[in-house]
Parts: sequence; structure tokens; C-alpha cells
Amino acid sequence: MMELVLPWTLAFILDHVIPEKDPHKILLWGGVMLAASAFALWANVIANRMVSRIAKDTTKNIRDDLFHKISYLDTTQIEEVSVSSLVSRVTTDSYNIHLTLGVMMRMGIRAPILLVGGILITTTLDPILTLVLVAVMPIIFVMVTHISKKGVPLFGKLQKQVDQLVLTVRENVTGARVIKALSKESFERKRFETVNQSLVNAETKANVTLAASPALLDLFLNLGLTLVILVSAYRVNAGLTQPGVIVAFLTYFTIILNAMLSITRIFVLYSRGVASANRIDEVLRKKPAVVPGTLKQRTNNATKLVFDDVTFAYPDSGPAIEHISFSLASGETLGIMGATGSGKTTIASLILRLYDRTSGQILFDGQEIKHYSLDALHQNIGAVLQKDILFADTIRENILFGRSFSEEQLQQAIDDAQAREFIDKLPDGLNHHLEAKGQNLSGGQKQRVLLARALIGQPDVLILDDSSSALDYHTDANLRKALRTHFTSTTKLLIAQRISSIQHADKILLLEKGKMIGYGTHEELLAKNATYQEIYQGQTGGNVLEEE
Ligand SMILES: Nc1ncnc2c1ncn2[C@@H]1O[C@H](COP(=O)(O)OP(=O)(O)OP(=O)(O)O)[C@@H](O)[C@H]1O
Repeated sequence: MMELVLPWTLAFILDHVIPEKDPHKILLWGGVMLAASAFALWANVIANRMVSRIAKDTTKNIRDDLFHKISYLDTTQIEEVSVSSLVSRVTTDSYNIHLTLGVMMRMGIRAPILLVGGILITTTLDPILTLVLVAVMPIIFVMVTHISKKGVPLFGKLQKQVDQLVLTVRENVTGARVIKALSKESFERKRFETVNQSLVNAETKANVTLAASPALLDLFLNLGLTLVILVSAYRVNAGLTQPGVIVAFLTYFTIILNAMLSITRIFVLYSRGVASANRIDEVLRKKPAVVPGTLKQRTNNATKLVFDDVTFAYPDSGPAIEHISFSLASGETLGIMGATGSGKTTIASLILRLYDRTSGQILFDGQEIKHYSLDALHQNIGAVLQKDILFADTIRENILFGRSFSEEQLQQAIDDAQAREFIDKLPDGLNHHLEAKGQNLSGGQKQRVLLARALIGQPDVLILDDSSSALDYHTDANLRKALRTHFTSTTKLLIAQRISSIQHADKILLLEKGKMIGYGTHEELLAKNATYQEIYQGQTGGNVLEEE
């Protein structure tokens, strides 16, 4: 407001105060102008601080909500959006919203006030000159909105390129060892350069399109200014207006020009902010595909786990498993074997409801698993899945994983997982700090910590997906012995490549390309199943496997 009053005061001083030649009056009005400027400065600083706080708090809340939502997305939805895209939505998209909010609040109120106020005051100064100014406004408005609309999809594409960049960096950081081992640094650098260049191209395209807006605006406003100067020269000569008014008018013209420039900047940022807000909104609106049931408790049942003619296909693919049936009583062990890609991990994922089966039934403690709340379903299940990870924390915290187990239970789990030998050799034992993903441990040591995490507290169901593959034969045998002797009431699902790991299971399920091609005990399969016989021959050379 103060900014609008100043040029008017200036015109008044030039046309009315100075001609009176009274120094006191001139000084007084000069003082008024100074005070008004200081007030405008102070109000601006306060407003900017408020805006920063609001933008910062809003963006923090958006990030919190987004993270909360992401932690509840199911596996299919995460795969649909992709991990790297989720990372860039939490980081760059929320930052774009921060910028947009800041600028919109700073300029979104001030610029329109300056624009409308400026026009109104110029009308009181000289309506004819104002008409010249106002004539160019509709052209500018139509042009700016048209260009801004084009910006939203362009910025959407730009953010997709950011996803690609995050993906490439993630792959390089996680695969740093293999890249170094295979000396593929220059290949990866080229791959990164290509992705980076595509991002720059997308950014250039979006910015070039939107850059037309301020340039065209400048052109039209300068044309308007030239017209105003021509008309005002004529009007001063004809004695229709005073020079002070023209000076004030030109100052208002600059204020109006700056307000218009700010408004175009808002539109540019608005396109970017809307594109990012749409991407965040897409995640926030996702409804879980795996809908939890209402049963809050599992009641122990003699029949622990039943797969009844279960078929499942991942989105947009053929069936990963077809017509799988098996039944496990409480405390029994099922061994699952099959070639790579035959569907072993898929069975484990369905039990944990990481995905929902396409057809058939899965019963847990006598109830369809869809009827349980996810907490009830997962309570008392210990699992080591192939892609399980260790976090950057101590070994103790990685095993306890935020659960309250006693020291005795912790020590027992370490023994059962055959982890004591290596943990005792570490200078700080259980307090040894692991790097992200347990990078400072060997493959076998990592598996032992993950096993201890799954075995602690003797869960009533245990799922081990190829989780002893990195253990030497002797340690693997000791682990199996511990499972047989200390986990008698635990129902176990052991996925393995080695027959020695599962030969003592109560039942063995043999899979091939998602289909059951054998189901029975080791002895039954060895007697009747040609594929099992072949695997057995291949792994043992025909020698009988002895348990250590
Ligand atoms: N997330 C996924 N999206 C799409 N297809 C998948 C996904 N996970 C697995 N598949 C496909 O489903 C089939 C079964 O995979 P699964 O991981 O269950 O096999 P597996 O027997 O555990 O293999 P491995 O022994 O190599 O771990 C494979 O053809 C695989 O390509």
C-alpha cells in the first residue's frame, strides 16, 4: 500500500509543494516520504518472515504425510510408482511446492494489489493515459494464461526425468562394488550423462516455453510505455496535464510493470508447483490393494497353514504360481524346492500378504488370511526373505528390531542362528555398529544376524527363504539341528536349493514354472518323483545324506 502512496505524494510535492517555495513544507513532505518508505520496508520484512514460516511448515507436513502414506503402500503400489520416483516425490517435488508456496504468498497478494491499486491511482491522475495502459492488459492476460497451461505437462515430464536420475544414482550407489569389480565406471558415467542430458533437455524445453511469457510481456508493456510517453508529451504541450503527474504516472507504470512480471513468475512457478502437487497427490490418494481384515487375534489351531488351489499372477504378467495346495499342521515343516523363478518366494510373499492371491484360498489358523488385520497376521511370524536388509545400527538393535525381548531370548536367538561365534569375536560384540545394508559384514554373517532377528522369541511360524545359502555346510547343519530341537512347536516353511536343507521336512513341495510337480516326504519323492531323483543324484552323486 505504502508503495502505491509514494509516487502520488511525489506528484503532489512536484506540482503543489515545490511551486510554493516553502522549505519547511518541502522538508515536512520529504519526512513523510521517508517515514512511509521505512514503514513499507518493515512491513515487507515481517510479511516475508511469515511467508517463509508458513511455506516451511506446510512443506514439512506434506513430506510427513507422504512418508506416512509410503510406509503403508503395499508392494504392488510401490512397484507401480517405483522407489526412485517415490524418493524424488518426497524430495524435489515437495521442494517445488515449497518454492511455489513461498512465491505465491509473497507475490500472489502483493502483485495484484499493486496492479489494481496502481491502475486506480493512475485513473485519478490522468484517465486518458490510464486508458492507453489498460488497453494492452487483456492481450497480456490471455497470452500468459495460455503459456502457463502448457507448462504443467512439461514440468510433469521434467519430474519424470528427475525420477530417472534418482534411479541411476541409486543403482550406482547400491551397485558400487560390482561396478568397480567389473571396471564399468566409464560405462556407468556415460549412462548417467545420458540421463542427466535428458533431464537438462526436459528442463530447457519447459523453461524455453515459459520464458516466452516474460519476454512477450516486456514487449507489450514497452509498446504501452512508448504510447504513454507520446500521449503524455502531447497532453503536457497542450496544457491538459502537469509534468509532476507525468513523473508519478511513469513511476506507477514501472510499479504496474513489475507487478505484471511478478504475476507471470507466479504462473511459471504455479505450472511447476501444480505438476509436483499432482505427483504427490497421486501417491496420497492411493488406496491399498491389500485391504486388511478386522480379526485382531489369531487363535492357535491344529491346522496351521493351508494353501487350497492357490493361483497368483503379478500385475501385467502371467501366473507366477498355479493351483498350489498343501496343508501344514502346527509344528510341521514344509520344504519348498524348485528351479530359479519357479515361484518359491511368491508363496512366502502370499503368506505375508505382500500380495493377494488371484484365486483359491489361504487359511491361517483355520481362518482365511484376508480376515485378519495385518498386525494379527504378522504377529509371532519370523521371516527371512531374500531381499531382507540390515540397517545402519548395532547388531543388537538389528536383531531386536524395536521389539521388546529379554536378554535371555536375545542370547538364545544368537545361539540358534549360529551367530555367537562371529559376534563374540567382534571387539564390541552385540554393540558392533553395522553400515547400511550390513555392508561391513560377510554374506554368511549377514544371514546369521537376519536369522537371529527371525528366530528370536520362538515365533509360531517361521519362513526362511533361501536364508542359509551363504552358510557353510557345517553351520547350515547346526542351524537345522537347532530348528529341529528348539523349535518343535514352530511351523516352518523352508525354501532351499539344497536337498540337505530340507530332507527332514515333514513335507516337501517341488515346483516347476509355478506348478506343483511333487509333494510328499523325502522318502516318498525319492521313490516316485523323477525330477526329485534327478536333483538328488545331481547334489549327492547318489550318496545317502547324513545329518551331522
Ligand atoms: N515383483 C514381481 N513382479 C513381476 N514378476 C515377478 C515379481 N517377482 C517375481 N516375479 C516373477 O514370478 C516368477 C516367480 O518368481 P519367484 O521369485 O517366486 O521365484 P523363485 O522360485 O523364488 O526364484 P529364486 O529361486 O530365483 O528366488 C518369476 O517368473 C519371476 O520373474
